[in-house]
Amino acid sequence: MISPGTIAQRPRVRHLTVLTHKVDDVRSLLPLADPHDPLLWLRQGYGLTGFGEALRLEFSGPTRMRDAALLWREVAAAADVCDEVRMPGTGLVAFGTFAFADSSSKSSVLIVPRTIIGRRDGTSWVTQISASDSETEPTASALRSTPMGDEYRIPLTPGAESVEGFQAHVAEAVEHIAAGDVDKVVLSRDLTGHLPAGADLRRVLADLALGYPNCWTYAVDGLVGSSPETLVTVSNGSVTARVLAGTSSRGRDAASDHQAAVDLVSSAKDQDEHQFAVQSVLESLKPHTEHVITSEMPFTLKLPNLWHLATDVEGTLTDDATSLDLIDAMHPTAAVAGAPTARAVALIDELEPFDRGRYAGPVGWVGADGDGEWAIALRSAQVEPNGDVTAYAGCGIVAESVPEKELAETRMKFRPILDAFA
Ligand SMILES: C=C(O[C@H]1C=CC=C(C(=O)O)[C@@H]1O)C(=O)O
Repeated sequence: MISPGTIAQRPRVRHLTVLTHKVDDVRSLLPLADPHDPLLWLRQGYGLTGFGEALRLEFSGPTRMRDAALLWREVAAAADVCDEVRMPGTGLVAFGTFAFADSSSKSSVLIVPRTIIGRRDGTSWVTQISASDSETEPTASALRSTPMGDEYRIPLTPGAESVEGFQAHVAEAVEHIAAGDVDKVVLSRDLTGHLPAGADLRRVLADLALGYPNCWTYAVDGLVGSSPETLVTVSNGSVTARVLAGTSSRGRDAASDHQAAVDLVSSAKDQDEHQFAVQSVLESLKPHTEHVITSEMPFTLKLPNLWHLATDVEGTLTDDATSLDLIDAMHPTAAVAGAPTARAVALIDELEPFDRGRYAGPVGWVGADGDGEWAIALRSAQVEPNGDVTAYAGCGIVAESVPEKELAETRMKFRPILDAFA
């Protein structure tokens, strides 16, 4: 059992040797991923896949992200990196996934794979990473895809939270908001299922990547999903984020679809819900950035399953914060917790009958210089080594929220995962 507030496993910082070299266009990263324990970060055909573990660092408790940021600096400083490509995602990289709650029993991890294959802007590369006591895999075998395993479909059914329980908790949350305890709280529910032994997780990832090409398709330590929400990217001193909050269904035809988007932009309820999320991101970035600009008005982001209200944020770093420092500063935003943060988190703890695990926590990657790309782990499912699957979806609850509508919204948000698994 990992005790809260500690770095669960603090190895002496291993000296990693890292070699990145260019290869011919790999075209598709997904078939190269590990079928059973994939490491993947993919959007519009570009991204990273990794296999093996040169280093695994686990964290827990309230300081899990700060601890990760500190330890990663040490790991990066001790690494010997030879990188002939020098692009975002080349050289030393760790994939990461962090638990939502300070009290979560689920560990947060940074995994440095033994081999990473990357593709960005038409360039492909292989990175091989070895600790002093391990062998590297030959490049040719890393670039060989294995055939896709058998097809499977599994039912996902309500887990610890029933649909009635969810609606009752939404009604309770609205009462708390009316009483002035909190302005907004994000409540979620869970679905559970079980995968057959030996299931090839690339099938799920392929469905997610094909169905939601503009989202981040990710797989880290059994957490798989397709997130539309960029928590933060850091690249050469530039910081970006995409804040999402406020949702509506897609219309059945072009006219009703357009109307759904217009109604979403003009909905005071959704605009309120959205502004809490934007403000929380701006507040947490303030100490680390300058020249921060946002889209003037929230815009409508069209996904295959729904519309979201979206705001893009861009700024310039003013200190030496890494992407891990920034996720520590930003998590949890009001898009996944609520506002004010501490009271919303306490209410989630009181009303949700489960540990969120890594759902709604940061998922992404960090490089040796601290640059990285992190999404919020939405539209996700955690696959355990024994095949148990738990998926989550939630909604921002504000004063005007209606339980039946919020339930319908969770159904829309479960769609990517349901289509991929069930
Ligand atoms: C909490 C989730 O979505 C968040 C992100 C976008 C829109 C949201 C909303 O409209 O409630 C949520 O804030 C989820 O997908 O589980």
